[in-house]
Amino acid sequence: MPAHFAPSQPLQGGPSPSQLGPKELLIERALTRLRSIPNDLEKYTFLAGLRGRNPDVFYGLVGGNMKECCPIIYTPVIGLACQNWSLIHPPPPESDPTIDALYLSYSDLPNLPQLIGGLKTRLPHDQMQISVVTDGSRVLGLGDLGVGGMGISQGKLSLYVAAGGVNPKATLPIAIDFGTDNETLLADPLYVGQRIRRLSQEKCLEFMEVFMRCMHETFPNMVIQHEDWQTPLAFPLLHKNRDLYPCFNDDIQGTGAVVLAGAIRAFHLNGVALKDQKILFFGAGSSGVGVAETICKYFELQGMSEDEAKSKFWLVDSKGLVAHNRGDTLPSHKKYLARSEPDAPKLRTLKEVVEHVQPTALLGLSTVGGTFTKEILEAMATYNKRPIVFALSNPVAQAECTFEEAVEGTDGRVLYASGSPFDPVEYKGKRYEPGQGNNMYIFPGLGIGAILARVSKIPEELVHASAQGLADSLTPEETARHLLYPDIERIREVSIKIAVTVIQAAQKLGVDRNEELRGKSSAEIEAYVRKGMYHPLLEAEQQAQ
Ligand SMILES: NC(=O)C1=CN([C@@H]2O[C@H](COP(=O)(O)OP(=O)(O)OC[C@H]3O[C@@H](n4cnc5c(N)ncnc54)[C@H](OP(=O)(O)O)[C@@H]3O)[C@@H](O)[C@H]2O)C=CC1
Ligand SMILES: CC(=O)C(=O)O
Ligand SMILES: [Mg+2]
Repeated sequence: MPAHFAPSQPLQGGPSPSQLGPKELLIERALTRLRSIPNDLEKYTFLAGLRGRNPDVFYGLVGGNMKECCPIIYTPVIGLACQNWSLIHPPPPESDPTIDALYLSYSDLPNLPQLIGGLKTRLPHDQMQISVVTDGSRVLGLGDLGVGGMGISQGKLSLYVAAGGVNPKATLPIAIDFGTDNETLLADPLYVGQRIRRLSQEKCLEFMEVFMRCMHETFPNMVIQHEDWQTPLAFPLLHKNRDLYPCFNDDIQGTGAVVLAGAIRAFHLNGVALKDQKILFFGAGSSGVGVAETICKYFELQGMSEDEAKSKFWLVDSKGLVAHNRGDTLPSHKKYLARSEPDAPKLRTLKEVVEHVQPTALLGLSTVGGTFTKEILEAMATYNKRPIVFALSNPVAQAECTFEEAVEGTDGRVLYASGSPFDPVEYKGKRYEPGQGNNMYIFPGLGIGAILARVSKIPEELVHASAQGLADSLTPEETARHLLYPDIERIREVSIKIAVTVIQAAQKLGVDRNEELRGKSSAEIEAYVRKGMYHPLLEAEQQAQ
């Protein structure tokens, strides 16, 4: 554990109060208080309040206790917070100069240049480094939560600070209110967003074009992360902006990278040659397609032809196996990996596709909990010595299967990861540990690397570099335990490793703008990253940023 973080033990049995500095003492008090709160949502509101009142204490607490705090400030409890947003976290008054949360709506379009330009003087830090922007149209696997999506923007930024060492004052969470199609919110007089139906795709993209331009003009070095946009907007936003600005889509690219890193480990552990892997995706939305295309590209980088790489993938959506001969018009994001054989079978259910393909890996990004049934898990165990099963939908109730179900259904042979955390499982006298395949392992490192390299854009190679950095970050001890991902308590160290890999990839591609870092060795870049990070237990004047 890095020395600057708080002890993760409660005060009882830990250092005595006289041994603790003033911040450490506040952290221990907050931790003790947190543990006394019986209800998850109340724990969330306590931590959110602490973040607002005393960021150093909040980040000291979270950074020293990731395993305990992440499930509260992030998935799964953040989902509950987003669902209850109007009650727990109304927007700050217009006059609030600190802007812990920026809400915009379509009616702001004519004034966006002044509104965003004016942020430079209103925000507490004139060098804003990162913003997470959502329209709340697909929050985790919970659907359209309107401006409740603000919880996700704030949650991701909290991890940028705790795991990636970004200065909290340099982060800006944004929720854009384009209306909502959530009937419960539309009927709720207490809903804090506009009770109107979602605007057309054209209007949203029109707004976003001006928004992205104004953000970049105001904060030219800022990295912008698009988060939890529904698939029909997520892909156009990525394609329109990725060559213009330092931005990325976390659900498409961050998830692509984290799952690729876990898959590289799993392909090694299942002992099947890459050319013999057969990967079945249950869910062909922004994240399913984002992950499938990232792994496909990796296969090409490993020497396969494009056609050979594509032949290793099968996608299933709500209509069944995605194939060009299916008879419906496929949306553009599904076309690249749709099965192209003229006689591709018309299979409707996941079970039929599993039996037909006999995959080595089954990955769920469907939003539908419990869909990897006992029968499907047993089938995976029949086809494979070490079946790969990733139940990646969030939060917990949306996971395609639990870790326990996966262990039991495969008689303990599964290589498993989930999007939200599960506890280890005891089965037939043996202890099994799950992996957490969540983009939280990627975006803090990718983001701080992109910020410190001052990239002009984030090409796909940087996303692949972040996956490689993550795959290489396991300790020999974690590797020996057959883990797919490193211990979450080490996430700062992992993010540093990813940041170095990303900076070097940016330099190789010539998209870096930080001349100070050019020609530096890996060790020198790593020292620069460490120095550039925010440390909650240092005093303000000791911080490099
Ligand atoms: N672990 C992680 O780090 C991440 C996890 N996720 C999770 O991935 C999930 C999906 O996100 P996203 O891709 O944006 O969502 P989308 O809604 O865009 O995609 C969902 C996909 O699942 C399909 N689907 C839905 N219901 C069924 C069903 N009953 N049977 C078969 N297929 C079905 C949809 O089919 P159709 O296309 O026909 O509508 C669609 O292809 C979410 O739960 C999210 O939390 C996302 C990002 C990161
Ligand atoms: C983790 C994440 O980004 C999602 O579930 O949408
Ligand atoms: Mg997301």
